[in-house]
Amino acid sequence: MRITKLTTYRVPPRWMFLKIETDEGVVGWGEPVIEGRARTVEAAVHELSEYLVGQDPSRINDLWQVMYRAGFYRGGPILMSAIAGIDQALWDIKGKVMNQPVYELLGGLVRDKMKVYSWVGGDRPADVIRDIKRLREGGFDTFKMNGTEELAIVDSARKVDEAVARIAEIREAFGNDIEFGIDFHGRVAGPMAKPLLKALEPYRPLFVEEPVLAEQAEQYPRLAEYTSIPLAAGERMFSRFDFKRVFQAGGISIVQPDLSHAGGITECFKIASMAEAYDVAFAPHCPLGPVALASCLAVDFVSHNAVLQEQSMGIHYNKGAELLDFVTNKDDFRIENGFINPLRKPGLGVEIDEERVIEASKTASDWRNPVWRHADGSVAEW
Ligand SMILES: O=C(O)C(=O)C[C@@H](O)[C@H](O)CO
Ligand SMILES: [Mg+2]
Repeated sequence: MRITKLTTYRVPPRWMFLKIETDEGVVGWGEPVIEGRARTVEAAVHELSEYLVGQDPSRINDLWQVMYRAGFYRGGPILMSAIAGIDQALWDIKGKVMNQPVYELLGGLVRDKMKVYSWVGGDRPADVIRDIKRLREGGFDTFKMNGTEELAIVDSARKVDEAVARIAEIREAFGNDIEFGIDFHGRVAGPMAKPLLKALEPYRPLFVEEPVLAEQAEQYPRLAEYTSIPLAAGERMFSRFDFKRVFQAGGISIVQPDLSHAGGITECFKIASMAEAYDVAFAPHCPLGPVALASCLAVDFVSHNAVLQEQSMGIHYNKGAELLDFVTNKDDFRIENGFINPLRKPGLGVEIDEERVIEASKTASDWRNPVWRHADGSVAEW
């Protein structure tokens, strides 16, 4: 079998689908994207396709190593997202050729169902009580929300109190009947992380995500010594080589690589295994589309330390399309009592509605995250 063509489709809300075709008619789908830089990743995918067309798609490991090493420069969000989507599609092809779901090719199920969580509130955390009440009716009991709005490197006690009051209100309303992660989303700098974490401790969040920016990862061990709240990070780390420093230094209890940013299934399966060796939980980041989610689940279902899976149904970013709009086997993604079952169809288990993808790609706008500014006019972390 040989790869014959790679086609990319940028679609709403901010996703990109990749279709890899072969000379035997087997097709694989991937989801290479960096939110807000879809066209840049698209260019990287098509540069890589110059090598890939004509290659044997079954040699995923060799193709991955060539894509990662043979361009001299390596790593980072753009290249690793391009590799990720191509890798996903290659695993999809392999599963379809062998008539097996990807998790079977990776050694089979370690669990019967996977716990998922849902976002509440929005860019500016608001209405979280209303959202939690609505989602609990749908069986969810685990949630994630942004912890703050804009926050200066050193900010006021009032801003800390506002962030804490929102969390106190949740515990007041729901007690321990629900669990929630708080995403600092890179908005919190080192000087504010400690006061915020200490003030949030009494409410025992499940985790605090990106307590400081990934480029400040050397702070993780110190912050972990300072707080009882489990710290999570990973959406802005892109390979084993980024994660190994975090494992060695310690401090992170939950790693959250994104299957569409961190080299795909081949790489994230290895990251999950490294995490297990360091007694670190695995909870893939996934605010994206169905192929990204299916790729996460393929690794979740074969990783003992997989604990939670993010999924984007109803997320505040999904304007113009929802998680399953481009999928024909929607029932396979059913969430019952906060759990999702393995996707049992061959490959990634996602059946893409290609006509709908092609149609949507004709009018897809270029999503960009907002540029936030502090009161003094300086750029604020979004
Ligand atoms: O889902 C998360 O945990 C996020 O932090 C969302 C963020 O990754 C946006 O997708 C960036 O555009
Ligand atoms: Mg996040």
